[in-house]
Amino acid sequence: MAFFSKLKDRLFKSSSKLEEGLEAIVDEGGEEEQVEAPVEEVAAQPDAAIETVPEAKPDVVPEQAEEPAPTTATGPETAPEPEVAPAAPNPVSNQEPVEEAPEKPVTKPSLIGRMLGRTSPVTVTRRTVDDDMLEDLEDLMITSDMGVDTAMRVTANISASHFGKKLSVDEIKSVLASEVSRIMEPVAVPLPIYPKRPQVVLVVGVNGAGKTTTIGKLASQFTAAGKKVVIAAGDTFRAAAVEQLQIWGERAGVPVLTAPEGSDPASLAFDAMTKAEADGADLLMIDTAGRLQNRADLMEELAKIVRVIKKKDDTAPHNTLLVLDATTGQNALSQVETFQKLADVSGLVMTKLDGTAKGGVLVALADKFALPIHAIGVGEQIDDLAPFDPEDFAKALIGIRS
Ligand SMILES: Nc1nc2c(ncn2[C@@H]2O[C@H](COP(=O)(O)OP(=O)(O)OP(=O)(O)O)[C@@H](O)[C@H]2O)c(=O)[nH]1
Repeated sequence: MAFFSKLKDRLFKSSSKLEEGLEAIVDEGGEEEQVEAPVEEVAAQPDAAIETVPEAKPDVVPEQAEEPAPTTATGPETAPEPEVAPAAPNPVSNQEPVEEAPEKPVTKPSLIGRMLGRTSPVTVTRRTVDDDMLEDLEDLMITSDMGVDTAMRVTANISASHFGKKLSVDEIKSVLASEVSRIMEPVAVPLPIYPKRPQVVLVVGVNGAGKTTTIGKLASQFTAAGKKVVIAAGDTFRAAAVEQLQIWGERAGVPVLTAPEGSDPASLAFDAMTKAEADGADLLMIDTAGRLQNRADLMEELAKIVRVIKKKDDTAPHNTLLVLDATTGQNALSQVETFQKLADVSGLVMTKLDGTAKGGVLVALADKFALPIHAIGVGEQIDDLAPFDPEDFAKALIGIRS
């Protein structure tokens, strides 16, 4: 299954919520129309002109994601220019094992049918884009966690381009998807890789957001891409967090530096820098605590880690990744605000987009903060992290099947 199908599969909660809402909106004030559709759409009817052919099996070659272009846009000002070529991580490989396609027969019109342009009338419900309809659409976007400002802006755009026109559910979906895609396009930026070694990636976020899992997934994918990685288990206050990181380190085949419970994370970060330098590591990923209950302490802790790292390399940390949990919905917005005050956040990773009806929050985040979204998590497995693709995301969110 290609990653896009997997994403669509897993974002089903968001898309089904939006789909149901759109169907209700169109049904409410829409009118049925008869349109001529190609005859294949009425395949259920036995027809001598329709032949049954087996569906094509997927390619035997596993799908490979296009390597995202590296960008300088997100690099810290003091950081060296990112490498131009193989740099970019494909921190996130899209290789998927090929699955057997079911032998499902599909129908297509015969040559004669096609030559004759054979069509059949089908009923489509369309609703006129008017103020009521736009209001319903705006409400639906708000309840889908896209945020009030974003919903208003998208509605205004749809009004400007489609007011007075009649649209079916599929047509609205396509308009919405291109609006969402347009908002997301500028923030779809892969994690930049710098020639500086070690590149220090500080990972921040509240407890349970998925920091450890994301570090493990990134470490594994960077290692697979030939990069040498070291991990520092900077949440020294939670033994369980350290253990979990060690498990991920083992899975990824990457050393994990730990320190005794309750010890100073900054001192661990310093030791980790020393080891990463000595090992000639390309990347050092530092996990941090996420206790927001005591914001002042956390702020001091993060500031101290940064101070100490800078003693070794004054351009570090080169990336400060904020990991957000999609299931928290609108709360993700306040987490960004908080962490921007605590640390110099350079980019986002959104986890747990699988199985949540709150995937729309990513649109609100992009619209409000314009922070780069480097990757998204759609599961707990090592390969369930993908580069952020705005078009695929928009289609998956809105429930466009192709
Ligand atoms: N479904 C799903 N679960 C995820 C994803 N990312 C992380 N998780 C799960 O979320 C839970 C918390 O993840 P952690 O990586 O431990 O989160 P953390 O931010 O390191 O949390 P602390 O260790 O408490 O600081 C774990 O059960 C993970 O398996 C994802 O993309 N999808």
